[in-house]
Amino acid sequence: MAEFSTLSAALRRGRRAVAIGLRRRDLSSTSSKRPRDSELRKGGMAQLVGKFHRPGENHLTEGYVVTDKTQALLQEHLERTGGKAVTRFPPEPNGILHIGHATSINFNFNFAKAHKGVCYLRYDDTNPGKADEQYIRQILEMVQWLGHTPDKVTFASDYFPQLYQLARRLVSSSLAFVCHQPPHEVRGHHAPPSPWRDRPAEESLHLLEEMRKGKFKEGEATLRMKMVMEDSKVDPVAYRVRFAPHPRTGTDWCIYPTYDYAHCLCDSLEDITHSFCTKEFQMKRSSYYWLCNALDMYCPVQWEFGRLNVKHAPVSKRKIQSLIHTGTVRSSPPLKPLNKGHLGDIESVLYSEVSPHY
Ligand SMILES: NC(=O)CC[C@H](N)C(=O)O
Repeated sequence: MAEFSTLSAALRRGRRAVAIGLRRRDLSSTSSKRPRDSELRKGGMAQLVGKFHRPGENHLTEGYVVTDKTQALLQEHLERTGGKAVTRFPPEPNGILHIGHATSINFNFNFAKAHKGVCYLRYDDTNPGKADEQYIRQILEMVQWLGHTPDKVTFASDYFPQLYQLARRLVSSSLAFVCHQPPHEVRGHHAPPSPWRDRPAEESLHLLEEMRKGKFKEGEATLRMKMVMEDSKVDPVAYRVRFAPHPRTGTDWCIYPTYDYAHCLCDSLEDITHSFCTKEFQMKRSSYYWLCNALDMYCPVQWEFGRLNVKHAPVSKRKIQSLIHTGTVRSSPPLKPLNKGHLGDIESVLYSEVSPHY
């Protein structure tokens, strides 16, 4: 039991740990100031109520990008939501959840609850080879075990047809193009500029359709957005060719949207008010805002919080997965360490008879 005390304590402190790690963006100066660390350290959701923008007041948040369409889009968004806070927990169903996810789950659901809003569970299933039914089921169980009931369960794949139509719109406005640079050439931050960047929109539109019909092999064509990301990555990929069957859409598609393309648009389509994510997504914020604005769509506010780390327990899907593959731990419940050490996955906590409630 002692070995889980760190985990259970971390779980009990979940909300507070998230609160301490919260950082409001500091890109530009508009009205809102970020909460002081001393305020955050007092912890608890109650203290945080009122520290974030109110639904519909996205433009008052530091760093939010305002266009001439923003006011009208925010107005329509408020009419659709009735002014409620709308959050989502958006895991990729490619592994078991760890204790870090518990903070994100608690934060998203508790924030919505404290504001009399709603919170969705949205599976970010844009990687066909990796998404798995087993994880889809386990993730819902973990969310329920933590005491939450999603107001809706959705999948990024629910939006594949809409996302494709939006990609066509982006191409028609010359804001995206079909590129044939091989993946190894585009990787990293110093990729040579694409020679296909300025090809006519009609040509890209036709080639995108060819991509969708399966006329290109994997790696032969991508759809790229004409923008520079915060970390200076140029023209991030929006769609790539993958011939792997998808657990929900089967073989309907052979092109799949990337995180950079799909995440903000799914948030927008679901009228998310506060898009909470961990710090490593901060560099994605510029493409998030750029894309919603490029398509004249409602743009949620992205807020980042610090990742929860626990000493002496792996808190990473990838590391936990490799412990399972190397036989260090069993993959079926109870997922307990066979050797010394402990796992940061939520099931380990579940089967150690720790209560999620405090
Ligand atoms: N913005 C986000 O929080 C993205 C989460 C991402 N789908 C993940 O599983 O890590």
